[in-house]
Amino acid sequence: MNKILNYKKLIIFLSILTILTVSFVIYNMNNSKAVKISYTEFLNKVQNNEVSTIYYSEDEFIKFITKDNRTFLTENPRTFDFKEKMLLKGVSVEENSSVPIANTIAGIVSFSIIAIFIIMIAQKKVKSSSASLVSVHYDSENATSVTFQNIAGNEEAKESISELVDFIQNPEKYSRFNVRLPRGVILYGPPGTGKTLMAKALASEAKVPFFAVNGSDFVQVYVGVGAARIRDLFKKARDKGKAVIFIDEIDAIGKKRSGRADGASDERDQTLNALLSEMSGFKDSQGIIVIAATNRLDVLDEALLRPGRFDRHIEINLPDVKARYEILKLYSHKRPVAKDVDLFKVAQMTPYFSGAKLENLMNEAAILAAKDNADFITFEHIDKAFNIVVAGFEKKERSHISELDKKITAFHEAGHALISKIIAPENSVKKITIIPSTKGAGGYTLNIPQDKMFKTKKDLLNNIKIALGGRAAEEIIFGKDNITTGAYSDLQHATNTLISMAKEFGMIEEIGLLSYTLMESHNLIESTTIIKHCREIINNAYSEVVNILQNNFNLLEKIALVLIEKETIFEEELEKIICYENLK
Ligand SMILES: Nc1ncnc2c1ncn2[C@@H]1O[C@H](COP(=O)(O)OP(=O)(O)OP(=O)(O)O)[C@@H](O)[C@H]1O
Ligand SMILES: [Zn+2]
Repeated sequence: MNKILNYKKLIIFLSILTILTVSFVIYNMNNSKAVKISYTEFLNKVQNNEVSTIYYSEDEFIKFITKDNRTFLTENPRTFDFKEKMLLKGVSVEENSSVPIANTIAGIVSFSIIAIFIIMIAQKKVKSSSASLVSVHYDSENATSVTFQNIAGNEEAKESISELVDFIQNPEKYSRFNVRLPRGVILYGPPGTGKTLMAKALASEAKVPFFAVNGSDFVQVYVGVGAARIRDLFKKARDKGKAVIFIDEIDAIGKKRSGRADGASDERDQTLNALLSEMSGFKDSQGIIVIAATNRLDVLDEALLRPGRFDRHIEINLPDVKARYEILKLYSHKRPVAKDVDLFKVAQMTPYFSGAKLENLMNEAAILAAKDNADFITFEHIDKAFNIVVAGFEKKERSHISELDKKITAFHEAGHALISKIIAPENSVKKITIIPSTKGAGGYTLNIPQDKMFKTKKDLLNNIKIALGGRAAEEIIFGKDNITTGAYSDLQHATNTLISMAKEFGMIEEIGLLSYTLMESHNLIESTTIIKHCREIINNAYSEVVNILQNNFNLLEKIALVLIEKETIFEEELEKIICYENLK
């Protein structure tokens, strides 16, 4: 490498300098051996023919050597004919030798030496720091004891990740069928929900080394260092054969590119490119899986999400009450918890707690019990710990969501679900939850339409109505003045569907069969008509939805109440609730 070459050059240069310095010192020592004599004594010696050579210079003293090889110094008379006189006396005169040159050399040498030392020290520093810069520190664990059993809740995510165990262990099995194996998985979701835990569990169940790094480790002041670190990391992983590489906070390097050409984004681009090329570089049969974690999927550069890179995106969400119960059980397992502690009650007390917070809660409770010298952790300890943990939370934490917000979300989601069940019973409502998602929604209803190639006009209108169900429920329960911003994305979705119906699908009679998207490209559009008819349709749909919900008020309320209690309802339970009450 260049650096090594430079280092060699430096050593050669230094050796030359040392030689020069040594000669200079010897010379100076010679000089210092010279005996000073007066000018008259000097003239006597010249007179007596004892002087052989004079080293003439402009210095204060001139040096001369006698025939018996002794060196003397004497005052410089600085007369213009000095040289001529000496020559006439048969003394040889060497001009401008020694002293001034020696001085110059001394200057250069000492300056160079100081400079070289500074360079050397700097070089050493750069060398040692660049070695540590390029080599990334990672937590390498030979996949300790964490298994999928240590992770509660997030069943779908667990299932999806555990599939990868076989990919890692038996890649040949898949490559025989020419399967393109997943190389990268992005786990996204709120902090403390067990993303790191999932990656660790994958490594340990697949029995391969685990390399954990943080995205911010790659963001460096020096351009190119981040990229070099990425290559170093992958090299280390490849050296181990199979491996799981875990990159936490991938957004530090994988954020959408800003398009600005500043230094910082340059560096990030280089790092990102290095990561992408390393990922496309390894073979399917290699058995290396890269898992990245982020709190937000939407900020990541599309290049990262493309097939062959991080093409599996798995949401890891906050645990619902059942998962919280499981997590609490997990962290009570090795602790003496009093028999009468109802962990399910604790789970109900802790909506919007992440796994990490629940773990913290049990830990605090254990500390309190230990301080009390108690035999067991009691409910009182847990309750006290709860206050400690909650009081420590910042306002922006979701754990602080008020009962009112929870109620609004419950009715909103119940509205979506109920409309879906009533007007589109062929759809399946897989899950309703009021646990806020990372995408900013207060909760969501997972409504899966029938799988078919074409959608009818009725299907699309139904989708619009289902989207309006949330807002309609809010209005019915809390009044026109208390509707919330929670319907933001629902309205976007409904509007989008309507625009497509009008402009592309020719599904709105008054607007006709023209493709308005095409017309637009020819500057041939008159949008007021489209807006007028779209508004009419959405207003009518909304009235219809409000009507349906009012007619099924009991059912709406029932679903919302169950949601407030359980936070997440799955399909079967929803069916049960609907069966009990009669649809109108
Ligand atoms: N589902 C869970 N089951 C059991 N323990 C959990 C769970 N989720 C979180 N924990 C606990 O919380 C701790 C922190 O979780 P982890 O570091 O995996 O979260 P993360 O999602 O990676 O967080 P971050 O986004 O802050 O990196 C874990 O070590 C574990 O003790
Ligand atoms: Zn909604």
